[in-house]
Amino acid sequence: MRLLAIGKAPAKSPEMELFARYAKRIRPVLTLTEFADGQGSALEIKRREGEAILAALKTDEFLIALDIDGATPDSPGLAKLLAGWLERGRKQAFVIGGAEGLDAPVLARAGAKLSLGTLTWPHMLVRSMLAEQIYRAQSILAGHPYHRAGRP
Ligand SMILES: C[S@@+](CC[C@H](N)C(=O)[O-])C[C@H]1O[C@@H](n2cnc3c(N)ncnc32)[C@H](O)[C@@H]1O
Repeated sequence: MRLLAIGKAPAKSPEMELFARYAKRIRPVLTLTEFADGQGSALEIKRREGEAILAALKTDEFLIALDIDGATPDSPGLAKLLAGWLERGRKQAFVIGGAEGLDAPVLARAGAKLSLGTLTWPHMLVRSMLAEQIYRAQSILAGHPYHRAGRP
């Protein structure tokens, strides 16, 4: 399972340390492939970043785009989605855009779009939020008590 993400974060940054905390708990481990921020106008940035993402994708990878307009499952719902994607037997690749968002061809290539709500989050934070939710989903599927379904 891997994560394709726009932007290069220093390994020792708080964002990367938080991402690593959750990514290493995921099985198989969630690996990160970073892409440099695109240059030029907003349209050029999106196009260049999109081309780099599409060039890095393998044909057998099932792409899940992090997109504000995507599906908004709760955590048990995400667990079911993950289980369903796994059953298809294809390797999963998640993608997070940069400041300008994901280009249309990347969204068109995606087999699923996942939203973390209607708020716009900084892309460096979305990495950790996604990794935590994948770990939470795997804990739910494994019956591990990490996820507490009860509410006060
Ligand atoms: C700063 S946001 C880009 C905002 C851009 N104007 C747009 O509309 O997509 C950077 C990336 O973080 C991810 N992202 C930010 N907020 C999100 C959310 N609520 N749900 C899912 N992904 C989100 C998306 O992959 C997005 O491309």
